[in-house]
Amino acid sequence: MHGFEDRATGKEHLALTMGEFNTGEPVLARVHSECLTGDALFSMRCDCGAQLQAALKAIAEAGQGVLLYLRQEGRGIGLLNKVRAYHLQDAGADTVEANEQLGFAPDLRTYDMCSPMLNHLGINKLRLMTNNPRKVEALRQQDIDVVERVPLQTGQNPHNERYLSTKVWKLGHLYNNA
Ligand SMILES: Nc1nc2c(ncn2[C@@H]2O[C@H](COP(=O)(O)OP(=O)(O)OP(=O)(O)O)[C@@H](O)[C@H]2O)c(=O)[nH]1
Ligand SMILES: [Zn+2]
Repeated sequence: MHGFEDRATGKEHLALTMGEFNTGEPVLARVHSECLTGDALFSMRCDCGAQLQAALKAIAEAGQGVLLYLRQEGRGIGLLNKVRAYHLQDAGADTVEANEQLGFAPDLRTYDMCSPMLNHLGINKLRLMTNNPRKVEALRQQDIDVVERVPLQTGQNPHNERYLSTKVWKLGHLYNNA
């Protein structure tokens, strides 16, 4: 486990690694945004906890890989604002509309911290587990070589149906059966 301090934001990010990394070989990777409710409290409103588990399992099975755990709770709006957004969603808004009603853009995340974190670990090529093409693009713009996007479709349940379809229709996520 490696800890990083993001001087721009004061946030503390984490990297969990397994195995050795050889220069030039792609590494199975998950760039995961913090979701306290999904990752730690088993919330069924989203798919984060299931994705985190599935990614760690895939890395364990491969015997090699990296998880970057980024402290960008609530797509960057923070935990308490996410709770406010949940109240608006309970009153009918979708995830994007709820953010907008609170005065935020739909997704405030940045991925600037990934390049220094990966450089420190000696990793320069990724097989990235994600359904989010904007995440792939953001990493590529920092000269991180994402050689493959590995879909990470898991954790669907009756409570997150609308959340998942909003990701597909409004945020551009790639999902086969939404
Ligand atoms: N603002 C807001 N953030 C949410 C909501 N539900 C989950 N999140 C946050 O969304 C982030 C995860 O983003 P997602 O859009 O689910 O997935 P992604 O990281 O873009 O894409 P994947 O790599 O495919 O998981 C985490 O930081 C969660 O805390 C919500 O209703 N509102
Ligand atoms: Zn979540």
